[in-house]
Amino acid sequence: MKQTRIKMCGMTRAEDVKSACELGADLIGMVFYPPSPRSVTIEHVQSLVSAVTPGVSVVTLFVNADAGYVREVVSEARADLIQFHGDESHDYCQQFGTRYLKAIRVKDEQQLTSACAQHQEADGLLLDAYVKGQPGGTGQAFDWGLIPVSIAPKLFLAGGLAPDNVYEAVSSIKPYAVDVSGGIEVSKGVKSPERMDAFIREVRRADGWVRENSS
Ligand SMILES: O=C(O)c1ccccc1NCC(=O)[C@H](O)[C@H](O)COP(=O)(O)O
Repeated sequence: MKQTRIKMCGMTRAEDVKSACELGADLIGMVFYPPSPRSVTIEHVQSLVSAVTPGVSVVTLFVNADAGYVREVVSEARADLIQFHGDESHDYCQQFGTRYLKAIRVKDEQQLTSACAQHQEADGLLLDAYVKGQPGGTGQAFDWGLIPVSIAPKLFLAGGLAPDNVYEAVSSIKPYAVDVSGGIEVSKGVKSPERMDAFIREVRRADGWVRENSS
C-alpha cells in the first residue's frame, strides 16, 4: 500500500516534535534562518532532537547560510537530511556529504524545469510557492499543474498544505512526500496536535489506508 511520507516543518517546541512523531510524521524539520519567526538556535536544537522518536528523520533547514554554520548545526542535530531553501547552487549543496532536499520556489514552467535539471542530484526536490521577499513558510500554494510528472519519485510537495487540501494534493499529484508548516499551526512556530492529527489522517485517507464511505 502507498505511504506518502509526511514532513512537518518549522518545529520550535519539544512537545510539538513529540506529538508529531507519536501521530505518525516521518520527518521533522527545524528552521535555522534567524529572520524567520520559526527559527531555532543551535543551543536549542538538542532539546528538540531528543524529542524525535527513533525512525523519524531530522531535517535541518537553511537559507543561503554560511557553510561552517551548516556543518556545526548538522553535527549538533545529528541531522539525517539538510533542506536548502535559498538560492544555493548544486556544488554548494553537495559539499556537506549529507543527503539533502533542495527547495525550489515555483515561478513558472521554464524556471521550474531549469531548476529541476540543475538540482537533479538532490535526494529530494521540495517544491514551494514563490512569494517575493519571503523564502518559505508562506502558507501559499502554487499551481500544481506545473509539476513535471518525471520528478514524482523525489517530489516533496509544499506550500499552503493543510488538513483541508492535502487529500486533493496527494490524490492528484501522488508525491513522494508532503511538507507542511503553517497549515498545522495555531500561531507561527506553535503547532496544534489536532491539526497535525487531521493532516496525517487526510494523507492516509488519500493513500487508501482508510476505506471510503460508499454511501
Ligand atoms: O518557516 C519559515 O519561516 C521558513 C523561512 C524561510 C525558509 C523556509 C521556511 N519554512 C519552510 C517550510 O516550513 C516549508 O518547508 C514550506 O515552506 C511550506 O510552508 P507552509 O506553506 O507554511 O506549509
